[in-house]
Amino acid sequence: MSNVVAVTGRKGQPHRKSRIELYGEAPLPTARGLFRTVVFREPESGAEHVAMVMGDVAGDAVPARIHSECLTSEVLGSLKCDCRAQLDRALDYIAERGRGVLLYLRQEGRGIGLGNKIRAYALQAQGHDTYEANRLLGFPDDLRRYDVAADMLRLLGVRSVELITNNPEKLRGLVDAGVPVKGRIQLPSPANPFNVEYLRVKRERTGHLIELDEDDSALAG
Ligand SMILES: Nc1nc2c(ncn2[C@@H]2O[C@H](COP(=O)(O)OP(=O)(O)OP(=O)(O)O)[C@@H](O)[C@H]2O)c(=O)[nH]1
Ligand SMILES: [Zn+2]
Repeated sequence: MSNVVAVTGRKGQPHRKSRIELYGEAPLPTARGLFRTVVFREPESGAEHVAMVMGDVAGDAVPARIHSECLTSEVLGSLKCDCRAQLDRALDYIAERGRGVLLYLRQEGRGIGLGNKIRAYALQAQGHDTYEANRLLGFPDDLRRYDVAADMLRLLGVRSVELITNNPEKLRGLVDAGVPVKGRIQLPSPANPFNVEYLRVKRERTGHLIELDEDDSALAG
């Protein structure tokens, strides 16, 4: 099966032709119920992104999570961030309602890749915060793009979303890429002693709408 669309880049940026291909899909039974998993491929780079779909998402105000890969927390159990908890809670939210889509984008480390994220962690261990560490490595704060996510949503028939996020920049990025956002669904970000600084910096430096319960930082794991 193949379904290819051509799109233009984000508003305000030079015209950029990109292509994303719906490459394969299958039912996927999970602990939360039956999802449809859909794999998209960027033909030029070979990057593969995944959609987890539940119910009928061809329509408006679809609960949607655009999630960026974080191997360290999601697979290896790292406590340095809140990604795993957000992934779990977004899937819970969709499963409880029986309708929604989670896009799992392979934009590890806010787009700098796994090896560079680990180099950034080494700098953080010397006292730099998450954004300073990126800059010391020669990267901007955040390299993620949302045009691919917008293509994936369009190919799934999603016309508008209720976006599950705390990141206002992600919301703007999606709107710029042409997807109407009807509302925002807040995600709790459970704090622990290893991620509380990371959460505080996200809130203070990039305006993430995180309700940080300072008492949580006393809780290990
Ligand atoms: N470069 C870098 N990336 C990180 C770091 N910690 C987590 N990440 C990556 O950050 C991405 C998640 O982004 P966040 O800024 O935590 O959250 P968000 O997705 O923008 O916002 P939400 O939608 O509210 O979850 C994942 O790809 C993680 O791998 C870090 O210290 N440095
Ligand atoms: Zn993470």
